[in-house]
Parts: sequence; structure tokens; C-alpha cells
Amino acid sequence: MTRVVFSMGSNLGDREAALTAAIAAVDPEAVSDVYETPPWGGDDEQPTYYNIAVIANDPNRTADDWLALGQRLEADAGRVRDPERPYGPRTLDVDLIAVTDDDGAPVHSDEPRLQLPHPLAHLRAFVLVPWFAIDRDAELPGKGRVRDLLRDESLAADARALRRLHPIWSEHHE
Ligand SMILES: Nc1ncnc2c1ncn2[C@@H]1O[C@H](COP(=O)(O)OP(=O)(O)OP(=O)(O)O)[C@@H](O)[C@H]1O
Ligand SMILES: Nc1nc2c(c(=O)[nH]1)N=C(CO)CN2
Repeated sequence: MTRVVFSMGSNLGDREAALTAAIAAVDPEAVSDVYETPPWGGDDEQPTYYNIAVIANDPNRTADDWLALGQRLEADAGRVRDPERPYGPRTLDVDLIAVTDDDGAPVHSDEPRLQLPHPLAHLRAFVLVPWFAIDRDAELPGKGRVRDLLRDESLAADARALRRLHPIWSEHHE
């Protein structure tokens, strides 16, 4: 079985519809509430994001399969990349944060096309806060427990700027 933790975000178009379609496609085990988050990364001239964390399990999917699925979902949402704006607005962003293999061991990958665990996750409150909300024991391999990471002063300040809005997924979807 592979277990994947996704961070999904949207700040263009119908943010909630883009996220809902992506959640449905990964057949989730757990989905956080939606958080409204200020743009992270320095490109501030863009709308706020809706961010969620999603956990999925599939015995037949490898980390590469999850990456390919995420990229297909981004394309389906009409995502266009602007090379001038690496942290610019997007209809849908699907990032793999951490993947665990059959034995519960973290998958590590260093290739540019797939870096695992996600190399910036420990700096992003919009990733860690929703993840912690659906898994109190969450651990970012190599960085420690999410619970502890969130005690860092600058992350804690960013975390206070997130606004938890409402659930986006419920049992009746399953
Ligand atoms: N863990 C990962 N999850 C998703 N994409 C990844 C991952 N590691 C590497 N990539 C690669 O990153 C490339 C750029 O992805 P994208 O344009 O979505 O980046 P971004 O979301 O803007 O930035 P960031 O990766 O900092 O969140 C993709 O082509 C993908 O192959
Ligand atoms: N709040 C927020 N900021 C971001 C996000 C995101 O999902 N949420 N994604 C980015 C590129 O991965 C860059 N900045």
C-alpha cells in the first residue's frame, strides 16, 4: 500500500470546485477543512488561496503514479504555467508532501521531477496546518513531527494568518 499526503491549493476561478474535483479523483481517506491563506513566497499581487490537505491510500499506486495523477488533475483544471511567476496564481496546484510505502517507510526521491518529502513543506503553514488537522501524529520525514514544527515562531505567525473556513468533503461523497 502507498499512502500519500497531498497539499492542494487554488486561487483562480472557482477555487472550491477545482478542489472538490481533485479530491474526488484521489478517493481520499481524510480531507481537511478548507483554509483561506495569504499568498506564500513573495508574489503578493494575487488572490488569496484555498488550501487543503488530503490523505489517500492505494495499494496499486506508486509515488510516480500519484505525481502523474496530480499533474493530470492540474491540467484538467486548466492550469497554465507562467514562467515569469514561479509562485504565481493557479487554478489548481497538487503537491505530494510525503509518501509512505508498503512497510510504512517514507519514500525518498531527489529527482527534480519528484522530490520527496516535499523540500519546502516544513516552511509552509498552508501545508502543515491542514495536515495536522487531519493527522495529529503527522511526521515530515527528516524534519520531525508537524506538531513540533508548528511551534517555530515564524511558522506560528503564518499559521495565525490562515483562516479555517468550512468542510469541503463529507462521508456522503464516498
Ligand atoms: N513532491 C512534489 N510534488 C509535486 N510536484 C513535484 C514534487 N517534486 C517535484 N515536483 C515537480 O515540480 C515541478 C513544478 O511543479 P509546480 O509548477 O506545481 O511547482 P509549484 O507548485 O509552483 O512550486 P512548489 O513545488 O514550490 O510548490 C513539476 O513539474 C513536478 O514534476
Ligand atoms: N497560500 C499559498 N501560497 C502559495 C501556494 C499555496 O498553495 N498557498 N502555492 C504556491 C506554489 O506551490 C506558492 N504560494
